Amino acid sequence: MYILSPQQIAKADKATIKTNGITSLELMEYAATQCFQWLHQRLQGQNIKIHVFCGIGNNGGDGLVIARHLYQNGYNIDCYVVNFSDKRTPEFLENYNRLKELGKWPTIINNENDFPTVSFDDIVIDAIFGIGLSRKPTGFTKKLIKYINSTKVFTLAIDFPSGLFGDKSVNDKTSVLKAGHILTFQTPKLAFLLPENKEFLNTWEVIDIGLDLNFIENLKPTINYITKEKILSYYKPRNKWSHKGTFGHSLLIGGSFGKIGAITLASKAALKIGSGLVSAYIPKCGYNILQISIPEIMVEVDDDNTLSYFNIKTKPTVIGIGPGMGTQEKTALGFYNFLKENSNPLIIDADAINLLSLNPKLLELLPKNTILTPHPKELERLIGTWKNDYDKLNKSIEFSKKHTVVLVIKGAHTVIVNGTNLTFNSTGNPALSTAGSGDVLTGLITGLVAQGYEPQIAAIFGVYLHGKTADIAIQQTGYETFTASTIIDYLAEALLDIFTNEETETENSEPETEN
Ligand SMILES: NC(=O)C1=CN([C@@H]2O[C@H](COP(=O)(O)OP(=O)(O)OC[C@H]3O[C@@H](n4cnc5c(N)ncnc54)[C@H](O)[C@@H]3O)[C@@H](O)[C@H]2O)[C@@H](O)CC1
Ligand SMILES: [K+]
Repeated sequence: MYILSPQQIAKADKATIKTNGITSLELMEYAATQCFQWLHQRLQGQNIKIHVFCGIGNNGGDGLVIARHLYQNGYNIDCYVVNFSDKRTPEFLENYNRLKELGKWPTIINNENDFPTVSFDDIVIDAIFGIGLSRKPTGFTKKLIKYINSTKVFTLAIDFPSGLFGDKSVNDKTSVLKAGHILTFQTPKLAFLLPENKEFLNTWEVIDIGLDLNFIENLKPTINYITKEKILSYYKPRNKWSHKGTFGHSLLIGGSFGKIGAITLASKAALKIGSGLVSAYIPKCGYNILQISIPEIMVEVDDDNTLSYFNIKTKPTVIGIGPGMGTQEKTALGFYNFLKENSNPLIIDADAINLLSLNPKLLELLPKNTILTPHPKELERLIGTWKNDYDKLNKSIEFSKKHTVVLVIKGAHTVIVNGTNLTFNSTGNPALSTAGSGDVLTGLITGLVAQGYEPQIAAIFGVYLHGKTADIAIQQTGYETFTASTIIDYLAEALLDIFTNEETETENSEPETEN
């Protein structure tokens, strides 16, 4: 599913109106009526006080439509126009008149004295600003937002939380209305996926308002939100005549004394996701541990108890390197020599990323489309600090383009950066914030590349499955008892889930923490 910018949405909006021969008023009516129905289905006519706060643009227009339907269905509503400007849009004005004609006059809020009393157990519909916000709310509008936030009332934001920007960071955090739930039109919004906005959002879902999909496709959007449908389209079915050689040979390199677990988890994940053969190259001290823990894999050892020589005999299809490897000087030197000799596709994680950050010249030795899987701290060491999440994405895009690498930036809504192409993950939850979770991800992506998935696809597929295991498992495990080994235990269910055809998830109900 594409993630569109406010400008792209405005274009798609115009195109849809033209192609479908409808008016913008009709489009607004359709979109806002779905929001009303969403609420109506849940409230079933209950007598709860509903405050509908409308701006003077088209987000306000949506609010007026919702207010009209609520009123006509007997709900206990009060509708307000937050009168911050006299530049009312035609759609706003038309819906203002329609509500008035029904005898329900909106209250005009011109200053603080006009604020209504909002109680904790009321409902607020936030239709003050949508994606048209161009500068931060000020004056009494900002005070109103602060007042609503202070009541801790449940707020249903229409399209976008008021005060949040569609394409830039918020500097004044007190000017954003905190949304309990967001009904957003047509596509998820980039702002919902950025950690810096986490305090303004709780849950959100996409309402399909029927914008012209062909037109959207032709815009060639570069930002995606992973859906199950898309993952299914990536899946490579297995051929009856295939044999283990068809599914590649993954080599996992890493481990150190006390950290053999990291490379064990990565190797097991590569095996379990279907790599035909899996080998591990580890320091001598890990030999027995690995052989006993995973009988299916082959083990080669370095002559030292710390990875130093990288005298690898295995001829793999792909190499995943870094988990538990350490950054000692002899490992750094061995890693440098390894990179000079290597011609296999690479997945680089953990300490291997740190070694690249310590000596950025090594980046020149990476094969094209190498995948790097940094968590935020490792990313910072790699690309430097960032001012905000937009800056972080831009710097990551520059880095990916400059070095022709795929970045998998781990965290809530892990994002896969391939040049200007960004893909945000839709699965996962805080259960994944557990030791070894990243090692398993490295193994999964390595095992997928071994089976012939293109690097970017393997990264997207691996990240999706990784998150999905946690989404399925927590019903049984809860967050706390879920460990990195649980990811591997639930891999089968996550994989099989791709083939079930329940509705594609466009709902994000579980804020994550970094893994
Ligand atoms: N694009 C679409 O597909 C559809 C959009 N609709 C609604 O239209 C919204 C966008 O509407 P608009 O573009 O009219 O904009 P908004 O209603 O989001 O913004 C309000 C208006 O206030 C002005 N403004 C911006 N920042 C301000 C500030 N700090 N202080 C005072 N005035 C400020 C802007 O110029 C804008 O016209 C969407 O969020 C959505 O709710 C829906 O009606 C359905 C269809
Ligand atoms: K809003």
